[in-house]
Amino acid sequence: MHPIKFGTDGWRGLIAADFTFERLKLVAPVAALVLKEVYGSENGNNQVIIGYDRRFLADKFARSAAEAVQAVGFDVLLSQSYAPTPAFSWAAYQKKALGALVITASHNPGGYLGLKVKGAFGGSVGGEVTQLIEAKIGQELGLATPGSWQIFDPWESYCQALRSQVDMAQIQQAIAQGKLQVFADVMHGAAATGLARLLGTEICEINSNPDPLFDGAAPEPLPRYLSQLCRLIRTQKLQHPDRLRVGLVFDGDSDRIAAVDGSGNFLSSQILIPILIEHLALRRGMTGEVIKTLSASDLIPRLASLYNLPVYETPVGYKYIADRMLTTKVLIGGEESGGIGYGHHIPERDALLSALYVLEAVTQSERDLSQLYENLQAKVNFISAYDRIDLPLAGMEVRSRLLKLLETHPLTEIAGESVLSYQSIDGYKFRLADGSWLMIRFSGTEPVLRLYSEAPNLELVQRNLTWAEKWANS
Ligand SMILES: O=P(O)(O)OC[C@H]1O[C@H](O)[C@H](O)[C@@H](O)[C@@H]1O
Repeated sequence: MHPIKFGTDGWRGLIAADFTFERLKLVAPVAALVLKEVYGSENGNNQVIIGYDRRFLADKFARSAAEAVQAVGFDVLLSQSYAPTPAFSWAAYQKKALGALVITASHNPGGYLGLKVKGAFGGSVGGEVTQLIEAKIGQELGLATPGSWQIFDPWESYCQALRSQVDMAQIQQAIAQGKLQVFADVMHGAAATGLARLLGTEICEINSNPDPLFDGAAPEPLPRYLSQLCRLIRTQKLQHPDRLRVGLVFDGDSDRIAAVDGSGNFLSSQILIPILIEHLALRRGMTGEVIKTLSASDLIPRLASLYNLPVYETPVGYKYIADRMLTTKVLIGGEESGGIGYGHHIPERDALLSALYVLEAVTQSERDLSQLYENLQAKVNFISAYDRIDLPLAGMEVRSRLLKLLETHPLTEIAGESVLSYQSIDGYKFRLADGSWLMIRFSGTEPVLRLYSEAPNLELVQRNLTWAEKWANS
């Protein structure tokens, strides 16, 4: 059994081995007590939100966590159904609760479950808070009078909040008039029914049924899992070539997003973030800082500069973006792995809100997503091709060996190109003479080495990645 440790976002474990009812009953009340210690507020609110996704036994785990939290004196607000993680972050913020405990393993494979801890401000708590939780696990909790118990609907207020940010009527009209076809792959996860609830109309949603095994894959918005959606959109293109089509993809707990264009091509958040920046700045006239993680596209600062928006760069991890949102006026913050959030909402990634903005951008511009992307690349005179590979690690010693190598023998040449400069705030990001970059970084959530590259064309991206793969295996 692995020790209870919080990673990049929450504590995750294999169901029945690491993530058990007994262990959750130990962790949940401690998390609630720490939330009170950190956010226990002036208003004396003693409420803790308990939510869950659609994983195996997630509802039962949530009930069990709720009972343990109530027993140590908290007023429990237990969700009546699964919902996106950001809906629970929203509930914590909107109800002025101490925070939310969400039973979810996000995009991990079906064998996993986990616990994400959200603070009163409506986002993931920082490392200092999860360290406090870890340190207190197993300590005597003392006696308390059990708090109250209420069941709540997490969808209603969340959907209302999202609708208020977007021109819903325009999107609804485009759908009703048959100009826009909306497709969603919810990957059997917590976004299921989300777009229909928001739009008040049926859309073409696939993989809506709960499947704790996720078709033997993982609910992660990566091209290898999305061939069904891409095929479906291609077929529809043949039948209705004149319509606008958008495919939206949500991870297991609906905090990450990706998309598919009207011709069935996958679009990662490296493409969506620039499209969203342009939409918010140009069509909505909004301002504020643009936050990107180190691995996010170079197109982002170029576009930000076109619209006079300041840019701030962080290590990988949405927590860094959320931290910044708490102190600065932020327009948008986005990560390469699909997490995108907005300063005018809560400091949390929210895939459904991003989906609505994507639909709004397509409806208002009457352009396909890929056309929007091509236009904005032309505007800033920068062509971006991007890819990432994840190499499984044979063991932790490989990690130490490669890290040592990078430290002691800084790379001066990559795939025959000289290295102009490098950043090492999170892994190593090398800028090469031909304008491309390669980033070598160990994941903080899984035992893999991530290799990222962006260049003016895919051949150069592949050249950099192949070189890095060989280097890592040498
Ligand atoms: O690359 P990793 O360290 O595995 O992190 C990948 C992702 O993990 C979690 O989902 C975090 O919340 C994200 O912010 C992060 O981007």
